[in-house]
Amino acid sequence: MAATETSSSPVPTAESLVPACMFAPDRGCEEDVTGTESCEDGERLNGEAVDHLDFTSKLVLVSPTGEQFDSLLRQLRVRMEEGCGETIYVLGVGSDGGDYGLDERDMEASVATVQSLSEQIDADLVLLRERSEAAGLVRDYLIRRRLDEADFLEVRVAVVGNVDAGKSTLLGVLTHGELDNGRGFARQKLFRHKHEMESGRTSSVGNDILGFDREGQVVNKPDSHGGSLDWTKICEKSSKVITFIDLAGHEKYLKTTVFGMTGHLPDFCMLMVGSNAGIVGMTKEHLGLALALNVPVFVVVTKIDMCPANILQETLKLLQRLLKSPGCRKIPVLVQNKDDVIITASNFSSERMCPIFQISNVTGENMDLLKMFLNLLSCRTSYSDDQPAEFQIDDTYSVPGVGTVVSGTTLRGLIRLNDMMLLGPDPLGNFLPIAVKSIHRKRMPVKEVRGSDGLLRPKKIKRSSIRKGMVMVSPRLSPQASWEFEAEILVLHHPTTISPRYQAMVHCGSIRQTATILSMSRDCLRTGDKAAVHFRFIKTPEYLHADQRLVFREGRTKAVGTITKLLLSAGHQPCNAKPPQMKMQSSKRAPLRWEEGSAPANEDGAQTARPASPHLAQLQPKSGGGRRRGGQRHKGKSLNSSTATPAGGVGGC
Ligand SMILES: Nc1nc2c(ncn2[C@@H]2O[C@H](COP(=O)(O)OP(=O)(O)OP(=O)(O)O)[C@@H](O)[C@H]2O)c(=O)[nH]1
Repeated sequence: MAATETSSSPVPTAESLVPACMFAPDRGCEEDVTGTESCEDGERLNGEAVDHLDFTSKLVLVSPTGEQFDSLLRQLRVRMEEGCGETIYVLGVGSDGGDYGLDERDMEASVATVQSLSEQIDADLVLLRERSEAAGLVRDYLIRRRLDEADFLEVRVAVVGNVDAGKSTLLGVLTHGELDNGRGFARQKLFRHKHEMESGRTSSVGNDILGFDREGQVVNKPDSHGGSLDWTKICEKSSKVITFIDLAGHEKYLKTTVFGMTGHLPDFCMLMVGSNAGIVGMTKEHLGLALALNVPVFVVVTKIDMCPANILQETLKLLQRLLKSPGCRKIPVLVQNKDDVIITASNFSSERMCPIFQISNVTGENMDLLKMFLNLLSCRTSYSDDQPAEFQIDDTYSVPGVGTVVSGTTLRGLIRLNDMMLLGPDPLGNFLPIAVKSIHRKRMPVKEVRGSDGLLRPKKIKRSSIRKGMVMVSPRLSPQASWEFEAEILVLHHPTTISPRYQAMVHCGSIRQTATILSMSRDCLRTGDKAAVHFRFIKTPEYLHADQRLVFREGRTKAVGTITKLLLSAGHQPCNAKPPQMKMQSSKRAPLRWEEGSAPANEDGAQTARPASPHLAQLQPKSGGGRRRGGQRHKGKSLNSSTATPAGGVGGC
């Protein structure tokens, strides 16, 4: 049973949730998945369709006619599309009476039908669980699209939570398959900087991957010398890869954490809470950020091995209260067994459900449930190759013998080798035509990339003319840059009042730039106020979309909102009258070596740098720790062979 003990709202139970995702997904007549059945009044009473195929019957798969099989196939295709290449099928449960279960013969026949359906769409069928109900057996199957050897389904999970919640430790345990010792053993494999090793604190955005094969087994196998992971091998063996975006828990790195959440486009957010510490520090801040960006959240309560039972109960109680509060409006569901995992995973995209796991990184308790859940999460965005391509840049690199490389995420469409794209906007709002000379996905050289983070090598361009927040887009989009835009914002916190000319940092995708409020629909704004606000960037124009979510913050001031209107004004000068700031990074930094099949390491002067591959982890730039052009000290940037760990990403602040 997935119900929480203290929940006052009706928490979904195993029986009430599973059938909902079965053959009668909650579709009205307007959404006729079969495409053939008409939907005239009365014709679908009790799930009875026009061709007399009752999708909600538990016997629907036992012996379908050819026509019915086609209807089932069409329905499965729609569900696979909705699940971005996978779906969970339940056999033996229907809405027709509730006496769940099939006898052995009917079950065998149903399985054979689902197998044929899966073959038709080139998908694998994996049994997740079997249970006995009043009238016989009920089985849950995972149907997942079969992809080429080099391809896999990908889900991005942002990992947030207060300092010491056990974020890096959990990722170390999950990706390296070795339990922690409670004194920081597992996280050592993930740290990217000497200062992180010394302080035990994550300061930058890291990427770690966890691969699952067709059977749902973890494929990560660290090599025996040094314990590093071979991303290429993992990706080759995986049918699904979870990319973790490991974020910093300390308040002083909040800017980087916000950038990780907005710029790395997570599908889901894993909020970690130390059971002994409870809801402290940045926990609420990070939860609020995920909610503001509409990213579904699941919670992992760690350290249950060392937490007294009464403290654990108190933490769970507070957590549930927080999740159910008017600001969150979530339905907390404690995950205690495999049934709960399947129910929560198949209903998670609803965004309202919030599964809670209780784990120990030291004893490994409940780790199997968390892994199973991760394997069942489906990507939230479907990508169409026909859409014009859009790639959002979140970092830049200089690679000797190769040139400038950019990392980022393909938001839309498909990017192929040698595609001509438009890179921009530059400080004048212009976009430069540029060809893509190489593509890497998860450190693997590939010929095309879609819906994934990747590295692109644009042809012949100086690194200094590219900055985070720029995009590479298809010329079909005729991109335009905006100095100014309007947004509907909600002020989450401000100590006094916000009025025109107020300046704060706007985070929007990988854009991170100070903007000034030019005007707003109210005289002034206080905590809790909503308003239409007219913003203007202070340094450069940016490439924006209407409907994009944004976070507006400065110190403890926080506002969230949605862009409603772009005011195109290319050619305007920055309003701070300073010359446009093209160079986001010092050009004095030492170049790093590019190796085939590996990603280059960033060495961002303004942000904390870290190597992006095991090979690069051993490289040492000449300029690490030196004084930057602006006189700022280069904090913790040295990529020391003894300190660097195999992970990639962008920096801290
Ligand atoms: N006993 C016990 N200790 C744990 C567990 N998980 C993590 N730890 C310990 O808690 C400490 C902090 O863990 P980290 O993984 O560094 O925490 P973090 O959330 O990544 O912290 P930041 O990187 O600073 O945000 C380490 O010493 C871990 O060994 C657990 O489940 N049980």
